Amino acid sequence: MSFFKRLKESVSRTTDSVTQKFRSGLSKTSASLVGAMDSVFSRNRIDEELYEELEEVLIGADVGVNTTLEIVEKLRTEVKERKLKDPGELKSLLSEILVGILQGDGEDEGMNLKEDGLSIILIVGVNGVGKTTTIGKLAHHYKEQGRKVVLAAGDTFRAGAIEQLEIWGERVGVDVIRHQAGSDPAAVIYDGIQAAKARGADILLCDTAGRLQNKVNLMEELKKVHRVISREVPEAPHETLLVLDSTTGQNAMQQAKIFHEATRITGIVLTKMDGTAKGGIALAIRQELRVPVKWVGLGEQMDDLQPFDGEQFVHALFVEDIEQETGTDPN
Ligand SMILES: Nc1nc2c(ncn2[C@@H]2O[C@H](COP(=O)(O)OP(=O)(O)OP(=O)(O)O)[C@@H](O)[C@H]2O)c(=O)[nH]1
Repeated sequence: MSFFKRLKESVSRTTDSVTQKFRSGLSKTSASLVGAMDSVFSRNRIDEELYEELEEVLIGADVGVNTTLEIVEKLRTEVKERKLKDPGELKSLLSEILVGILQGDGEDEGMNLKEDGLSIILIVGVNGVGKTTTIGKLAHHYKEQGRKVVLAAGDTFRAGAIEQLEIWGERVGVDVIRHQAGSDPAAVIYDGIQAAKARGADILLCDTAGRLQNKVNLMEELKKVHRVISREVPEAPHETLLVLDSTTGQNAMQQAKIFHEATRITGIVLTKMDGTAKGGIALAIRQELRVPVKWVGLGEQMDDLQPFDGEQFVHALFVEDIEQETGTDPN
């Protein structure tokens, strides 16, 4: 059975609305990537020029140079082993390789939250990447699941950030613990933990400031917040999610490296995937940082945050070809 067929069957086991969200959210990347790949895979034979053209397409989609070279190397090896001759067969093989990269070893993919008792999620990232919106969306997601959620406004550097979080709190219908602008973020987080415990919350989402201009301060602040959290709740934070704006491409990679040095990141949230044709950044992040992408932002609305799924992602990119090969109606 071809990989496309298996992928189609696997994706069809999830709900249509999720598949639809991935498809429409990733339509810009899909349109540009698939168009460019069609020219690669409609070449007459599998040769050096084909591989070079494919490298250009992948790098152009922000897959990153190292990850692109690894992908193309894997493709070469598989082509030899499977003795493929027809360039038309490469798309299914390529999608198989991409799913393999996105799934990694598969061990750390989901959110590591407790069944009972308070789970703490620390959210880090620079200003403007969609941090506050992501916290609002996550709060909505978990509230929909029937969990009690509290937010802690730990980005005390800007008054605007606190107010924005309060607006999201009202919109979603969850409590927000805040102090005045300029106060100690660790003190806000401490109060957030006490409030979450007193109110019997399941999940505390902690916002933090993200000023990269001063790396030493950033590290110190994050370390202090971390200390307070793990002192108050053993094994916490259960997740430290780094929010990255996918439209900023390799800049996002740089940010990821700096935050990774400052604190242990357990997952990535890639926002604004709907606004970019360069969604290949998800592959670069997974491969080069060895940190799983756990969520993707596919729009501005409350329910436009989806748990990341490598198969859904690749399916959304190649859906037209999958339908053609498996011979069924996309809907
Ligand atoms: N299209 C789209 N827009 C998004 C997404 N996530 C966030 N945004 C928008 O990005 C802008 C910035 O988001 P914020 O949540 O304010 O960013 P922030 O990182 O909290 O920034 P500060 O509050 O300034 O620190 C807002 O206009 C959001 O609506 C997404 O997944 N898709």
